[in-house]
Amino acid sequence: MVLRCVGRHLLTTAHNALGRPSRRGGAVYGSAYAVQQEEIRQKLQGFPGGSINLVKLESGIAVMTISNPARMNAFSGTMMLELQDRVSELEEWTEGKGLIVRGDAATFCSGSDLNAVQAISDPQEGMKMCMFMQNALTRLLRLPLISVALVEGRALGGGAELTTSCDFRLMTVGSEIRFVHKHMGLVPGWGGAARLVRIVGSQNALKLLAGAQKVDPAYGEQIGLSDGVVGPREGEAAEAALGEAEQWLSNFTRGPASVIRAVKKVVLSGRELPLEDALRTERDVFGTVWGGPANLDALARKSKHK
Ligand SMILES: CC[C@H](C(=O)O)C(=O)SCCNC(=O)CCNC(=O)[C@H](O)C(C)(C)COP(=O)(O)OP(=O)(O)OC[C@H]1O[C@@H](n2cnc3c(N)ncnc32)[C@H](O)[C@@H]1OP(=O)(O)O
Repeated sequence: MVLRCVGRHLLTTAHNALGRPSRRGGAVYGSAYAVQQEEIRQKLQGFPGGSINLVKLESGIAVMTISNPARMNAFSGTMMLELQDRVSELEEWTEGKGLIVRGDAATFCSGSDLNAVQAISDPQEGMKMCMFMQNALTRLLRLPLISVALVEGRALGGGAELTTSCDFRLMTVGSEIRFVHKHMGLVPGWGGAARLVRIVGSQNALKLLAGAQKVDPAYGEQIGLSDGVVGPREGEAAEAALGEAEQWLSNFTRGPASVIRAVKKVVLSGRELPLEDALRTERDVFGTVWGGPANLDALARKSKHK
């Protein structure tokens, strides 16, 4: 058992990337939020449709598919609940190294289901839904997996926000990411604005949010929102994009899960924690790999890095 102080948190158990208890440890709101969460869970149950599907591959990469094709993969209430369940499942997947988040039927996600949104127009309820999705997407980003959003077709509103809860974004030719919130009389509420600023900087984030600008693959790469373009190219099946995304991601997930997960943890703590806390977390994560099987094996092989 580890016993140490990280920031204001005294830890006595296994930890996630931020040095917090690993089970549900990536959540952004604390226990006082539990009652509200139960209320919103019940409300969300009333808006069914679609599903969030998860497939874990032998390679250590999982594919999570947002599926509600009749509504361009918009998030129904039950899909929000399923998202949380799938994230919980991934938190328990100790052999995992990578994650691809994609949409069904060659499009990414058109945000919240507008039918549900209309029925939850009371500001208090809207805030509870927003907290629910902030929690789910923050836990998604904090998974000890290297994650990539594969954007085919459109990522609109909440769908654009979802792309920012992955470490990377890959876009197919003709796809677009668009924070349409302003045109809906809104601002992002799923944590998308906070994450966007960290990805593209405040100047670009302001342009994307205040202008509700379309981001195509070229513009996406220019501002650092997209990390590359993938198929399908002329004559290729739609599934080619997923194959390419897997190939791209495997460049970063090759090797033992313990090391890949450790890499994600140190980068995440560097991104999110004050320097002193990040340094402590880095030290602790370093302690989990130093003298470990992969380290001893590399030393025995006298690895060279030409
Ligand atoms: C802003 C943030 C907010 C939040 O919760 O935080 C949201 O995310 S609100 C949702 C933001 N998204 C939208 O406003 C998307 C609105 N829809 C569109 O702009 C278009 O439907 C588009 C561009 C996605 C697709 O256009 P296209 O011409 O290719 O197809 P259709 O319009 O015929 O769409 C097919 C079918 O899908 C239904 N649809 C699409 N998006 C949604 C959605 N977000 N909620 C519910 N339903 C959606 C659309 O109504 C069509 O259904 P049909 O029964 O055929 O009318």
